Amino acid sequence: MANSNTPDIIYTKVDEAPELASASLLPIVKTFAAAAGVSVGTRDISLAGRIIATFPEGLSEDQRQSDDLAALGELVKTPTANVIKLPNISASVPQLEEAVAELQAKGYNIPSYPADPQTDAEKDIRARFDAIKGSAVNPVLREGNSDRRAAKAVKAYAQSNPHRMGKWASDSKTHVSTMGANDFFSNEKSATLPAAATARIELVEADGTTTVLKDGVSYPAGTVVDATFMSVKALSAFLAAQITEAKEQGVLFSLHMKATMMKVSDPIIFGYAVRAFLAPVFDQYAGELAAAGANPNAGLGSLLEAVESAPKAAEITAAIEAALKDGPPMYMVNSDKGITNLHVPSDVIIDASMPALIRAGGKGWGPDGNEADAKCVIPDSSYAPVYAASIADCKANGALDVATAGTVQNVGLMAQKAEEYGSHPTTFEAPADGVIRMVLDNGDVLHEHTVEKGDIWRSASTRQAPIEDWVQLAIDRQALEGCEAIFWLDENRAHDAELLKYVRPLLEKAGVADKFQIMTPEAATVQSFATIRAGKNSIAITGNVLRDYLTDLFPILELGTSAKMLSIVKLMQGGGLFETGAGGSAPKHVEQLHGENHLRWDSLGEFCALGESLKFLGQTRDNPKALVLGEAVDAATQGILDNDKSPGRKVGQPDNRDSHYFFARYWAEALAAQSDDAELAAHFAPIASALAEAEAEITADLAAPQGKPADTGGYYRNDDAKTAAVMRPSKALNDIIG
Ligand SMILES: NC(=O)C1=CN([C@@H]2O[C@H](COP(=O)(O)OP(=O)(O)OC[C@H]3O[C@@H](n4cnc5c(N)ncnc54)[C@H](OP(=O)(O)O)[C@@H]3O)[C@@H](O)[C@H]2O)C=CC1
Ligand SMILES: O=C(O)CCC(=O)C(=O)O
Ligand SMILES: [Mg+2]
Repeated sequence: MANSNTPDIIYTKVDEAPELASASLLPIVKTFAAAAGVSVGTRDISLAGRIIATFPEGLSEDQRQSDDLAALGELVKTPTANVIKLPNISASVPQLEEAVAELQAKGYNIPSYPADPQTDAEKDIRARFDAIKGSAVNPVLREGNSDRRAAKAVKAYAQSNPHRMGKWASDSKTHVSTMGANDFFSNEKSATLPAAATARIELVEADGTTTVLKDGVSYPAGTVVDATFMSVKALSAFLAAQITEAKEQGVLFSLHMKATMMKVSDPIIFGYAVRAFLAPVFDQYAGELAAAGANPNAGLGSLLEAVESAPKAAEITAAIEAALKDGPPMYMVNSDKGITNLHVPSDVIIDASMPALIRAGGKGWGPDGNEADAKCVIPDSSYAPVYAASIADCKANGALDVATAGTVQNVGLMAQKAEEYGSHPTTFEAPADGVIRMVLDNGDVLHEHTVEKGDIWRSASTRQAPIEDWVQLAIDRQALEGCEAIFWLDENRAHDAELLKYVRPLLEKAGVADKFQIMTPEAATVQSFATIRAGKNSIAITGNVLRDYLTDLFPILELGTSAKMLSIVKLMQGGGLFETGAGGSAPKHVEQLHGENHLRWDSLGEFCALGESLKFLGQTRDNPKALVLGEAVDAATQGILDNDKSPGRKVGQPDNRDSHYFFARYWAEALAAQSDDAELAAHFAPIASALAEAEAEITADLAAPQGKPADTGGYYRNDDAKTAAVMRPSKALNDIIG
């Protein structure tokens, strides 16, 4: 709950590149905000922090920490919430294991992740880890729907300073392959509950044996409840065919999944791809692999590690290498290090990976270190057509012209664990052949599917209030922008048809039905590309997964990166959650900082979020000083763009730290120059001059350490003092900031 100890603004402590950036930016933010009486505090939602909070029993008093995520989860349900949320790790199993190992090495008595829990104690530990895994933070904090777009200044900057785009050849062999049958899309059933209900999910076998998979799932009246499944026989056949076809076509084999956000279903699908690629190895060494604890769902990297300790290690490793050689060339994460697409389930994440490939002209990196065309395997056909249509558009019309293209904004349905965010506890691998059914407490069977053992069954739900809030947000945004607005909904898809039963009457009631179009995702992709190629704008009004996909796809094409996006979550209870950018936590950037002390993370998303957060504070708490601070942030952000002060990509170029120096300086200058608050102007005038006068000294201080390795004392759990030393190397700057 919000109380007197809750800071005015919460700035989240996260992981990887954004957390390193915070070590430099946050002291500036705190100092500037304090001048206006605004307190800025942190709450730890990092992977390491969440692990520590979950396993206090083995820890000493000073090692323990509070469950900040749970506290924030309560705070976002209050009208005073004002949270700046940076991207955090949604952990795959390998990331979770690495984080645990690092904490153990640092003296934290945390249990290891039980891959195959047997005892009750192990099962309890595993259940607690499962709650940390994957998208465990965003669904808790996102108590509102999503409004993501490029701020006008950011879009204008991209148009006048277009980033490099790969060329698209009309005869490019790059293409999307998807199942189209026996998948989540084609098996979906959906219904809207007329009254509140509680459901039981059970498997009924042919002989009547009934296994309850989940009991007591409760829904308020008006909830849209979906159920669907993917046949793993069909999946395996599909994957095997794609591997053969990629080899015949001479293109890279690539698999694009969201194993983090779809944390139960997608690692399983990923595991089937690993099995398919290594089919001869799994045929010959099934027993040995099982005995070694090899888990294909955790990726090829983890499998290779497990095999190392097997009795026939050399023989199996050789067989794996032979299978890899015999297959098509694989799309690589790092060809220098031999890290393939299938090594770690969280390395290639579809929202970022597909747009990057499209931006590059349909090219991926092959094992030989060269760019090549690729087969993009996206097993489920729900949203694969969006990428297929994007690729078709680029083949026909060439790469997007960044200088003239309009923009696609997004209004995404996301609140209260809407749609896929709510599917984590209701996804199962069928334990046997039979019928999986959802039975309501009144005895009605809501949905049922005939499944085979291993089939991946899942249910997602979407509540009425979030749907209504989402439609209203779309109406408000369209009224403000006055541009094309499309609901990306497919009448012929079960879930979308249920949503449309809400959408159409709400639009009619508001008298704005003529301002909106309703199109399948594929048709909407085609139209949106045509719209932006003509220099006009469009608002994509979508469900949760398309929100995720489109807010990387269009920004990465239009702006070069989704890091520059404004990402606002208008919380349903009146508070504000301001996310920074739309991208991830950029592990590659950490590697570069550790290797050569250059951080290319662009904090533009943080600047945009900070401005919004301060202005929101000003408006909701009647705090004119916060409003002045927020408007000055916008001016500083504009200054960063106008003067080209964003970080360079290469060592030796000004980096994230330099951009923060200029941000502080432009912010102070804007505060000194404004006339709404004389006290603030007087306070910041000397700071602005001091920052300007010390430019040569500060930029020299910031440049000096670059080129050498940097030690932050950890990866998942940095040492604060070491990180501060790396990220704040300018005494002159630190003295002014204080
Ligand atoms: N909201 C959230 O909390 C989100 C969290 N994630 C998590 O982040 C992790 C990595 O995700 P992944 O999808 O691989 O994406 P990355 O974070 O690796 O981003 C992909 C690429 O985008 C570019 N990029 C992203 N952000 C910035 C930035 N601020 N400045 C400059 N460039 C940027 C970088 O390109 P280049 O290398 O070319 O510079 C980067 O390598 C995962 O753990 C994932 O779960 C992902 C999405 C959202
Ligand atoms: O919640 C997650 O795991 C990732 C979310 C994400 O990628 C996004 O919101 O764009
Ligand atoms: Mg995303």
